[in-house]
Amino acid sequence: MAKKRTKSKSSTSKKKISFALSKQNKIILGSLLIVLSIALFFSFMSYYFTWQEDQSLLSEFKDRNAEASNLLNKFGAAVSHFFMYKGFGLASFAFPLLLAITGLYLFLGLNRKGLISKWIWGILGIIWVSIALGFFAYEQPLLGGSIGFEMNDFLQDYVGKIGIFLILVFVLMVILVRLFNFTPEGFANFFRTQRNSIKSNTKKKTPAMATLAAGDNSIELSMEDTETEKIDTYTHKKDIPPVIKEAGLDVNLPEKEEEIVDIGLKVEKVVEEKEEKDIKSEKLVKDFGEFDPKLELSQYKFPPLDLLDPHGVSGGITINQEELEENKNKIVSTLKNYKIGIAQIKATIGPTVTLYEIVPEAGIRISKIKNLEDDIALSLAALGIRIIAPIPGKGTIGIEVPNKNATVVSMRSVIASSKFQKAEMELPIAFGKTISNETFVVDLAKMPHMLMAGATGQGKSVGLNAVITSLLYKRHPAEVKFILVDPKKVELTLYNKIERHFLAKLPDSEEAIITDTTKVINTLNSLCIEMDNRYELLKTAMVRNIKEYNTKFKARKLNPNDGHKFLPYIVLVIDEFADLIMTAGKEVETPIARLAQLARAIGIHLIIATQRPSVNVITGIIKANFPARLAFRVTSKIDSRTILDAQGADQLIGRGDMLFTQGNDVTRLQCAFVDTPEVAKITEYIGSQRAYPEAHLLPEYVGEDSGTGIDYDIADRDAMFREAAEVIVTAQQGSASLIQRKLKLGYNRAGRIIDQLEAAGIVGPFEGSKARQVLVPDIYSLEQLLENEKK
Ligand SMILES: Nc1ncnc2c1ncn2[C@@H]1O[C@H](COP(=O)(O)OP(=O)(O)OP(=O)(O)O)[C@@H](O)[C@H]1O
Repeated sequence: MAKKRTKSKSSTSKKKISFALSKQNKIILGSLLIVLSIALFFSFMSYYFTWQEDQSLLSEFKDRNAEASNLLNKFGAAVSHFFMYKGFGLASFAFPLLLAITGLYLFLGLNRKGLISKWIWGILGIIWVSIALGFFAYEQPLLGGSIGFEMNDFLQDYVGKIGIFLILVFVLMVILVRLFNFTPEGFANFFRTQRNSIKSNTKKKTPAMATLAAGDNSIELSMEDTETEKIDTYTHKKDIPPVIKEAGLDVNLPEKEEEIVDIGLKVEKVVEEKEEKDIKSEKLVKDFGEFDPKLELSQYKFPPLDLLDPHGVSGGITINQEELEENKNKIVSTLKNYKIGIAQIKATIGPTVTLYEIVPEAGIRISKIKNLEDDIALSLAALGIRIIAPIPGKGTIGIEVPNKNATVVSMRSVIASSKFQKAEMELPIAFGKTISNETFVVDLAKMPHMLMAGATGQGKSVGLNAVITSLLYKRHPAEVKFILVDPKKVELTLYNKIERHFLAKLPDSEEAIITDTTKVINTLNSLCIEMDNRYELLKTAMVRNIKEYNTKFKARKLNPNDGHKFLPYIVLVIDEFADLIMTAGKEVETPIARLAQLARAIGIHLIIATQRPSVNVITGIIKANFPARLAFRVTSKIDSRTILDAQGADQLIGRGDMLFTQGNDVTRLQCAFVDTPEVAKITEYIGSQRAYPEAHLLPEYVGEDSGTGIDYDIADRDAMFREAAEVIVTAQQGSASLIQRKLKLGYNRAGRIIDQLEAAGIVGPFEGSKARQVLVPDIYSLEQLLENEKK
């Protein structure tokens, strides 16, 4: 049957093809139209200069001796007369344009989808222009042509001059709105951005270098400015991994070749099949264009920059010369007190901290300076001093001193930076700025997972918002989906508005933002299923990662009937991970570790944030799989070591001051600041646009906790079963946490006992966040029930 069906399908498609033009014919017809359009254009142009001379000739068209002045002679004169005089006047120039476009489409074999609408809009435009010219240039009938003139006359008889004017304005509005997506806000925004760009161009840049004299020793202190390309400073060197541009090679070739070797004799057949497939997909691409995942929401507009607040920062950072001089003198004199001479000192000013780079005199031991950290901090009377001795890759020692007046790094400034705008990354994240005031952009897809820690109030939530905002500004809803876990229930709720654009959820859940531990476990397990499914798809597509897979899918080389589909990136964000580990332990840890180990190739990325970076929260297995770590200020050196494997996070100054590492280097950054109202505006903007019918659905996962139908053998019951049953019946409250508390059991064991109680008919089924119903009214009934069971 199936075969028959495919046969008949292919025969109909063949029939269809026979009606279509062959490639050669398309090229011929395309060239003809292009030549014709050029001929028309020149005829029309020259008509305006020669129409008077040629007018008498029109009746003598057949006379071979008569010669017209039009550049295309009699043909030009006649055709132009028809179009320009009898037709639409000046608007007729649109005809050669439309013909040329059609010719190009045919010539280049482009997808002809948009062509009809171009013609419809073109003809509407022609009619509008000719009537408008007939109306405004009544005295010059040649401009509007006979049709414009007559139609204008006709309309005037019925609706008068004002009526025509209003009709023209209305049709113009229709054209602007439908064709150019004109909106009053867009119009206002356009002018606002124009004004801003003019303003920013006129702003002067701060001087790049300054040299300070320092008393007798005349120590040179040079200051790097915002604009200088400071590449070699220890961690601020341009250490963002370069984007490896994929060469335009067919990535599948090596695999295909391997396959050919494996199957020996079938080589030729496979090659033939492959060619056939390639030809098919090429044909599909030619007919329908590449698959466009954004098509469903093709009208989607990315949030504009105006939604972000500049936070009062007009441009670069302000340099306080006095402060610099003072700090430098203090550093020099403190070191002098300990008999450490300095050969050179240099300062690099960042938004919140200034880095003083010292070159000590020959023969000074570096560890000596390192040990003076507290003394220098004391002499500068400042928090957050960090000494980097030596700066990796440089022969200097760095002392980071916080600025008295920190500059806020607005999200707006980092999003607007050309580094972010031009970033050719899969999932670009603009974290903020480095010490040398350079925008810091990294690719989440390359990280591939990130751990974030910081004591309360140090900027973690702002950091998470900065990550999500970066992606919202750069990616279409078809390309990335978020799974948000927010046990605190307040931090991420704003993103509810973009549920149907950007969020993913379990099929049966109402809320897309997960606040409940059980749901987190189910979601993580469902993500593991998604991961396995995706690996299966990658395997059948014979590609190594999601990027190759999607490229192949877009090139129509993968058949959706075989289960292939465009795969969006999935970013799982967990705020307050400590809370989850405390309540669910291994049940959360195991799937997270699995995802972290395996999910990089298939586009699932995890971002985990925690207030308490202690070893029982960030366990070895989790740490090993999260190479990218981000630390805001933490309370102790131990916490800093746990998160970064280095100290320093305890010496940060808070308010978005952070250390980022992706392996060896630790970079000090100032996190971009995005406030809640800004996030609200962005989500509102996205949320008000047309969305998918529902959130992206994850595969279904039936959690163990749903419990129904689990038949526990009496002999397999937990040793604490009876006690637990008594606790539940006495309290008349069927919750696992009650058993946990009263009997001092772990979450998992309590959960298992609840399942056993359900199987025994003592409590009712799982009811989400509510406690289960207790089906036994008192202890006496319970004893009877258990006795009966034994019989
Ligand atoms: N990058 C930043 N620039 C300037 N100020 C910041 C920055 N990040 C945070 N702040 C300030 O610190 C405050 C607290 O930040 P945030 O809410 O992100 O802390 P948190 O670590 O998430 O705290 P909690 O864990 O209690 O939720 C913010 O309201 C803001 O005033």
